[in-house]
Amino acid sequence: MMNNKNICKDGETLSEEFANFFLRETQNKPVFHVALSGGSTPKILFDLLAKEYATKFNWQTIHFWWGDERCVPPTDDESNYKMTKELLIDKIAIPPQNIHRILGENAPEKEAIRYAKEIEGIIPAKNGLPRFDLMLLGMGPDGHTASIFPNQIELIKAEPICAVATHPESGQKRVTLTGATINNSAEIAFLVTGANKAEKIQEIFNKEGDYKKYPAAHIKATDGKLSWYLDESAAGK
Ligand SMILES: O=C1O[C@H](COP(=O)(O)O)[C@@H](O)[C@H](O)[C@H]1O
Repeated sequence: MMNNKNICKDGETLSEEFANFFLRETQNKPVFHVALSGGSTPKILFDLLAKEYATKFNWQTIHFWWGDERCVPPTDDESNYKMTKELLIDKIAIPPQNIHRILGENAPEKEAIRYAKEIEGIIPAKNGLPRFDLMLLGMGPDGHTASIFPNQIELIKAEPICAVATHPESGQKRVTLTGATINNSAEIAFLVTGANKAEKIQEIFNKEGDYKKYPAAHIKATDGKLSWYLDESAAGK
């Protein structure tokens, strides 16, 4: 299916470009399910959405989900939900029932099952799997995406909707959507910034080196559209 590459000057212009795309996608849709990413990259985007797009979106129709979460309470600084709440959720008129967070405080295995049931109960399926309207992804300097790390590449092909992953260095448990679920989305958008991602980006785009070991290289919209938003530093090689 279609792949798009957008190279933007910096994180600010990249966020603006993506925000406009996100706005267009949500317009005239009675319900829109978006899975958000965590980490550092979406912070500029969330801040921008809260400050300049708060009244442009019809938040009543938008449901926030997460592609992955660290297994920590929602008050922990490591929590992807906490970051989103502080930068975005608390500043826009989105109904509380539209927020579907991964309960990082729960036992990881049980939470992976519970979250999968919540997704299945609400998001319409296609190809036997839930189909998110939009899947927002980041990529770590090691080529991981969501919480699918190079040492657990099998989670790309795993069939259950959610899985438990372990951070390769810290040993922190994570709950993540699997590659099968991510790839079934109608739209997938990678937001990648920073020179420390440039080497992996170059290998993935040119299909060179160890690219097959990087989970991000295995994200392909099976029946939808994949877009990459890169800043000039990430695209530098
Ligand atoms: O751990 C995570 O990392 C990835 C990439 O994060 P970034 O800080 O390099 O932007 C992120 O997409 C994921 O949601 C997060 O939990």
